[in-house]
Amino acid sequence: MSLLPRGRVTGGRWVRDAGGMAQPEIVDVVVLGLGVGGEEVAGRLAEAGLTVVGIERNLVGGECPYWGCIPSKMMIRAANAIAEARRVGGLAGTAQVSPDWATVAKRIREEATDGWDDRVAVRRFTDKGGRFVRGGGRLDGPGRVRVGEQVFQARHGIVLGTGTRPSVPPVDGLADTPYWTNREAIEVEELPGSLLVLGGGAIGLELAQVFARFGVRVTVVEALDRVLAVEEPEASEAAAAALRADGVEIRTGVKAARVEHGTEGFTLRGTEDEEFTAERLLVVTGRRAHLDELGLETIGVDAGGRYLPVDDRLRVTEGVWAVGDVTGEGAFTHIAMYQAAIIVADVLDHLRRAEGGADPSGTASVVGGAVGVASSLAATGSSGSAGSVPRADYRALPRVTFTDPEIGAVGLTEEQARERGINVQVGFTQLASSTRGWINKTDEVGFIKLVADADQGVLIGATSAGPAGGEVLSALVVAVHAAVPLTQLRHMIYAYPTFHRAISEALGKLRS
Ligand SMILES: Cc1cc2nc3c(=O)[nH]c(=O)nc-3n(C[C@H](O)[C@H](O)[C@H](O)COP(=O)(O)OP(=O)(O)OC[C@H]3O[C@@H](n4cnc5c(N)ncnc54)[C@H](O)[C@@H]3O)c2cc1C
Ligand SMILES: NC(=O)c1ccc[n+]([C@@H]2O[C@H](COP(=O)([O-])OP(=O)(O)OC[C@H]3O[C@@H](n4cnc5c(N)ncnc54)[C@H](O)[C@@H]3O)[C@@H](O)[C@H]2O)c1
Repeated sequence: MSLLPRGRVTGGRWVRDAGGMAQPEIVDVVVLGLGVGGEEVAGRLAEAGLTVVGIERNLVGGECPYWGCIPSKMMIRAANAIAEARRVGGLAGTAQVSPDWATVAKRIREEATDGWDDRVAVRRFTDKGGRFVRGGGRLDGPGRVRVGEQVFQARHGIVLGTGTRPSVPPVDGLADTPYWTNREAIEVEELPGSLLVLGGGAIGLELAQVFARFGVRVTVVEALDRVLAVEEPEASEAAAAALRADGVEIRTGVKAARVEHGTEGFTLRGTEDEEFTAERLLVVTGRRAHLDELGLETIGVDAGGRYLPVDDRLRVTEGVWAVGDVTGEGAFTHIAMYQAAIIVADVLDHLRRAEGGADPSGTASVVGGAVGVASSLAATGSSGSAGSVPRADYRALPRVTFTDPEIGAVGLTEEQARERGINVQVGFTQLASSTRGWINKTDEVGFIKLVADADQGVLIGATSAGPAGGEVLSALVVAVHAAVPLTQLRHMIYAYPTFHRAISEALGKLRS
């Protein structure tokens, strides 16, 4: 047998003849992109006994463990320890703090990312029975995915979990400069003396506070008239006040016009002739999916949008699902995980129906497991009826910006609720006026803001800012998710003296 591929050279390009066409390998499911969402879907379907090919061009696990949630929260933990030590002054005597970034950089390398090596994550997937392929893949017609020369034909579905990349604004000169994205900021071993942060959203604020607490002179430049503009105005004020207290300069309403880079560092000019200079520039102005690379046209799906539109079972089209950031339903790890659970249930349900209830793998125990996963998910689905696949419901979508104070939020903001014509009531209280806030006696700020639907008598949104704002949020998420009647919330017992007891105070202040 010849080892040479069959074909010929035409016009300088190798062309395979018909007999040499790469034969697609038939598998059950192909998952393209093994970030948080893709890895979860691929692993669980493999555990259920399906033949699953997982394709990843970079690191298995995606942005969250290597350049996102985990290392950034490790940085925040370190920065908060510094801030807490500095608070000893007014509370417990004296403490001297000598911040040292080397400790953080080492922890990120050794404990969080294994030096940006994903061998453990790959094994986590293959140990579940999945087959791992390293490379950039794309759709290649209905049911087909190509990775270089390899082609896979998926019998039961394709899942797209290709995530997002930083969205870099078209500011004159910017593209030619060595600006940082979140990746360089997370990987940094030696801190710069000064840092310009373009974008006052979640990433910008979290990292700005971290670097400021380690002694970097930080300026945040935001185009809108407030930072953290997707949340309540009170949340923006609290975050801005906290960052300013850490020495961060915050400039809002600045439209970046031009960026230059020279031996002295970066100069950013605004359209109103504002000028900002710093050694480094971090661009964190949002994220975008790169749909044009996925071969969507080969399955008749429009690749022109910002995200991949999906239905409430995360289906893009027949036999194709999408999970995580690429769906545009909220760029959070918990959304990717939530969606992954729905997809697993739907793929298994789909497969069971396609095969008329027959055993998909020929192993009764595996089918039992698969059906078990599907039905237990159905049982936990808030809006799915018993026995059906749960449907995605983002009403009670929680988010936490891990600044200090943490800004936790769930559901609608007051403005969003009013725009929807809801008969809105709002209740607000400052944490400082609560017993626990007073005892805490620090420079931290915090509050609880509740947004209620007066006609339905339930909470539809809430913000919890404070030292444990993200944890206090959990009670409010349950209230919004389960539509707990306000009368019941008012007659609950709130432990004394906790931060969450301020929820009871805010409930008492609900007014139209
Ligand atoms: C600095 C930062 C901090 C964050 N902090 C938090 C936080 O505290 N809490 C939170 O909930 N969320 C946080 N996030 C968001 C979180 O990281 C994302 O929501 C999450 O990673 C989304 O997972 P995903 O699977 O959708 O996509 P990703 O994690 O982006 O993974 C997609 C994967 O697909 C791969 N891929 C893309 N195209 C192809 C292709 N053609 N072929 C093969 N592979 C491909 C990519 O290489 C990547 O590994 C943070 C993000 C950042 C940047
Ligand atoms: N704690 C968390 O859960 C967490 C932390 C970090 C990131 N994330 C996720 O990652 C996503 C991306 O984060 P992000 O901070 O990049 O995006 P973002 O959308 O949260 O914020 C981007 C900010 O940049 C501003 N901006 C856009 N163009 C600009 C320009 N030309 N000049 C100045 N400002 C400009 C926007 O107005 C916005 O305030 C978030 O939406 C969030 O879902 C989550």
